[in-house]
Amino acid sequence: MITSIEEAKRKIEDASLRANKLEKPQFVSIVKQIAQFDPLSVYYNGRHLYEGKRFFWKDAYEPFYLVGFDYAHIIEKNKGRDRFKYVEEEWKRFIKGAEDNKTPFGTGNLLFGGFSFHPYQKEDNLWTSFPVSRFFVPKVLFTSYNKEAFLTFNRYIKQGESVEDIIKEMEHIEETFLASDTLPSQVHNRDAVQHEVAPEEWKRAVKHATEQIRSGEIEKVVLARELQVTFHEKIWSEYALSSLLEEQNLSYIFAVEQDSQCFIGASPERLVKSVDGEVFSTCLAGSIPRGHSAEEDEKLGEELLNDEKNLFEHNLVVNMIEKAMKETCLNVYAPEHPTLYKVKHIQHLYTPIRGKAKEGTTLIELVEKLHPTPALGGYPKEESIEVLEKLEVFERGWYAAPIGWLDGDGNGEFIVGIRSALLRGHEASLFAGCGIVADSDPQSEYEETKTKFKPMLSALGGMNNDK
Ligand SMILES: C=C(O[C@@H]1C=C(C(=O)O)C=C[C@H]1O)C(=O)O
Repeated sequence: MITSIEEAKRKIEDASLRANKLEKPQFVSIVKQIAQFDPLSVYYNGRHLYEGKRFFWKDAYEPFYLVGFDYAHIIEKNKGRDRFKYVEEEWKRFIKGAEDNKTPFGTGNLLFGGFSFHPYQKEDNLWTSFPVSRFFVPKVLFTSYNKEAFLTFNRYIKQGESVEDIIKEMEHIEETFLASDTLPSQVHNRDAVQHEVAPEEWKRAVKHATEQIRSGEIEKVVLARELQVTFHEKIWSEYALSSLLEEQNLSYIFAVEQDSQCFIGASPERLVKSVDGEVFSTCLAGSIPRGHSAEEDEKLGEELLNDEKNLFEHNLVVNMIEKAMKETCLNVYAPEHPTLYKVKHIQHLYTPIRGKAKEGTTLIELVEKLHPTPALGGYPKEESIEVLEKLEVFERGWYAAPIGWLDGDGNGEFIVGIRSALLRGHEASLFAGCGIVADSDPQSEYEETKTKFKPMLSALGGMNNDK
């Protein structure tokens, strides 16, 4: 970490000398502590310079925020089942070449990005800007963790580059991105037009799935659907983020811009986190709406905790995650019974699982092993995904897929991209799914997806008069 501008200059000068000597750009990461900032304002203030190249991340459990801009280094793959290994290897290679300096948690050369749900992407699809795996080291990164804040500049220093110009650029970014912490008032996007994509076909697919489950082919499959919403004005992700931060305080809030598209959401579901070898995963499956009163809410919660169908769905997830963790971790611990995880519109059965990574187990390996859990795909894995692919009529893209970050020491976290939407100009595609088991009823599953659309619909201002 640098403590003065002179130190930053020295670092860049050194890198510049090395670049000249080796005739190859040299990567530097400059981290400085800054005063506390409002993460959303920084995201907004960076719009004029970096629109289409921003990301936002807020942890669900801790006051930890990442706001990143532009790309200092990109690791991307357009197809293939080996995408996890590819990202892992490319990241290792990058880290080897980057200087080894300890920086505070969540700063420095950190990799952010995501995978798509399926290992391939149909060509002419919705997700034109989101390939099967895309990760990057942001050029500019603001980190806020507990009461401390940091600014990182990551970049390759080329031969003959002007150190003065680089310093000036850094000073300009720091000044303008932190200049103001007020967001202009929100444009009210009230008259949204909603279009449910093939709802009757989806209900038929649910019925079909229950028949396949009863015939013994699979035990569970998660079927999702799309809701398209068109607004009069362009949808600005900062306003949606602002509502999500206010309304979904127990969820991970994320936004990833890619050119003119933005994938955004408020996911309550951690896939896996690893810090100093301590591994944490979450089983979140089995759902019921929130009550209108405290009493009704509690009653619904009790009903969920004792509901056989939901407990069965939930336990398939617990068993799969526990098994995968036991193969990769020591001291795996899962509580015997789920508790409730309540977010604004819905409550879920929740079982956290933790363990200690075995020597050599990496975060990306854990992601590969866990994705998709039966909370997002089904059980057994391969067979249920085959069913899902036949029955779903939309392209999942990054929906329900791993999104997150990792650092050079192997620390980081991935969540699953649910309660999410893909924004493109005036239009948003929202996604929601639910676990189907033998006795699932198509109409009630349909109602459940409606509830799961609400976090994003409300954040976009498209709820109209729906409550
Ligand atoms: C698939 C989604 O949610 C998942 C399915 C759940 C269920 O079937 O009960 C609950 C939480 C999530 O694991 C979604 O929100 O789109």
